[in-house]
Amino acid sequence: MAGEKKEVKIFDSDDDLVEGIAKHTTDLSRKFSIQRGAFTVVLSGGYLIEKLRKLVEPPYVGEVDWAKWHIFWVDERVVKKDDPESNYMLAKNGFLSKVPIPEDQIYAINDSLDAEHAAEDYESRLKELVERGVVEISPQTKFPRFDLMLLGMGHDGHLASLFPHHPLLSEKNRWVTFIKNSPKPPPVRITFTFPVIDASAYIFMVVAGSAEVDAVKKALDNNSSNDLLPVQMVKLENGEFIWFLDKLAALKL
Ligand SMILES: O=C(O)[C@H](O)[C@@H](O)[C@H](O)[C@H](O)COP(=O)(O)O
Repeated sequence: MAGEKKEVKIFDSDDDLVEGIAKHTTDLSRKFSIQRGAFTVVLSGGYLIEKLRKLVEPPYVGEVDWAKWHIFWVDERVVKKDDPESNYMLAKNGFLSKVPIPEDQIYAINDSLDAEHAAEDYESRLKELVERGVVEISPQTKFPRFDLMLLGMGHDGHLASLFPHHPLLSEKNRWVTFIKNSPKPPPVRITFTFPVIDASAYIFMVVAGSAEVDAVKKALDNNSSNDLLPVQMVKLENGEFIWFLDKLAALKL
């Protein structure tokens, strides 16, 4: 079935939200590990990582076949891997160090390159993984199709490092590109482009607390506007976009 399925899940408490993310991620891990012998998971930075805290605890931690996981970043700051600003470091400390995913299935950016070359390098490594059959390819668009993107959204409606009104919003060819003037610091980053995000099988968009309440309202309002938030520009070709919200983030819905 082609097209996009949208769903909004609202949880009463932070613990319920975190439990919901753990449960649904475990279900998808099982599905893809069995179906294709691999589970490709794309992470953002931000507080998303902290919301994975129940996935690394029983019962979920024991139900997941971690050897099948392959980890990617939807965006990364161009800093050294041990820099406190690194999304890799954030994920390593908060999530990856707690589960037995093989080291060579964790695809951090090459932190010895500048932004332009780091983006090119990441794209060519993705191409190799497509050739090896680890990452699927969209039969329609020929962009890589990741099994699950676990993402956060900024209060300005950005996702990945795709910010409002930025020229990168209209990138149609590259898989991975770079930005040197990100309005959210640090300014230099690499990011997946919309065609890659749009090819995903599943996106879980995790938003908690009140900081993004207006962006959540705008994103989920049916009134179409000419001034779309980046998150509203996602158009999954054949996938499910599921919002995981707590009560505070959903307050204005
Ligand atoms: O490198 C980054 O800054 C992130 O990957 C970014 O895309 C993040 O996911 C959103 O900005 C939400 O961030 P918060 O969770 O901090 O609101």
